[in-house]
Amino acid sequence: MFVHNKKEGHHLKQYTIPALDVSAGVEAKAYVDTLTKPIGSLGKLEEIVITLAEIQGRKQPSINRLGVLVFAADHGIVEEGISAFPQLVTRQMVQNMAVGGAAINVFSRQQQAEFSLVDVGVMGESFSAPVKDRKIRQGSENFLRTEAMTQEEVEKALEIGYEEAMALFEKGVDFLVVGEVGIGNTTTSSAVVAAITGLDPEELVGYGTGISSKQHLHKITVVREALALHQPNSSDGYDVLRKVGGLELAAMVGAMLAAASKRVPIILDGFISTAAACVAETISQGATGYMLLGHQSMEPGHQKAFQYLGKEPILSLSMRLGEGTGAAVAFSIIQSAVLMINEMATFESAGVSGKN
Ligand SMILES: Cc1cc2ncn([C@H]3O[C@H](COP(=O)(O)O)[C@@H](O)[C@H]3O)c2cc1C
Ligand SMILES: O=C(O)c1cccnc1
Repeated sequence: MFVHNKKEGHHLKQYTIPALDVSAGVEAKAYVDTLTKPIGSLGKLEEIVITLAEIQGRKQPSINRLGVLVFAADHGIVEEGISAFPQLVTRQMVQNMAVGGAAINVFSRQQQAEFSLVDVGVMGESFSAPVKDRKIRQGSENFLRTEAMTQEEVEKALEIGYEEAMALFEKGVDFLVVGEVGIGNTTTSSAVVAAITGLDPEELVGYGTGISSKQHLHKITVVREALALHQPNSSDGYDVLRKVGGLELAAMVGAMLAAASKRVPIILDGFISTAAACVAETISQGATGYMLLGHQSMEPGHQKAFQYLGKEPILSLSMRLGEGTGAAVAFSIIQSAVLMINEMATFESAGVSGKN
């Protein structure tokens, strides 16, 4: 569906999110209470399965296949010295992921996931297969000087994210992790989350890949000055992405909106992923209802961002990598929850006596 966007004078794609199926959640809860265990004794596993029932619209949620969709892009803001690693590492990590050597490859294999790696904006030449070449441009602009990208580029990135997620759904994927790689993207995510939540960058900016405390102070200043320069509109995700976003972040938003529109559960990962979720919610309200939070990252802004979204992490393993790794690891727990509701006996079927 397309609607007229008065400000830009053209048609902006509308991503329609269905309402959660609250009654399926109620049915799931009632059924979980008939299983052979004291009521509530499987704790968060019970909460997870009820949320999945609401998302999928059925009492007994199921999982066919996990998809892990990773977007890669570079960030002009690296010119400001905000990362511990050189920009070239984005490219090198894409090559590493293409041959299966990154952490996300390991966990994707463990989960028998369908893995897809998409270049939407890495510096340099296009990659060959299995990397999908959907390069929009080579890196975003340095947003301390100028807007990160154009409105057209933001829309294109969202559409690519949407299409790449849909391509996975056509292959039987019905559960999604949206990951990323892009040196500098914790700075970009800090700016995006600060723009949307209104929180002070000081509360959000962390050490990313491992910068010094001096660099950390500088990183806070960079984010603060960028926000003062652009004054993004907190309720307009397109405006935020255009001014202080990143190409992979925008593609992640598109993939998340595709999943939510198809009632496919999304497992959020760390700071970058949760920043994308914040943007998705401003574009299509209700999108975050389709998201579970895999883990709590060590990046301080992550906690602020997921609290803003009203989410609670499944795991807390002191991870701070990104790529989708925390989400992929959390998938095991989600599988346990789904097996529980599908395979446990009820008090009645097993002939077990209920509570006195
Ligand atoms: C070898 C390596 C592998 C990674 N995999 C994910 N990231 C993560 O770290 C980067 C963001 O941190 P910052 O904002 O400090 O640059 C992104 O590439 C993110 O995916 C990595 C970083 C490195 C160095
Ligand atoms: O939380 C994350 O996703 C994260 C943290 C540090 C570096 N890259 C990603």
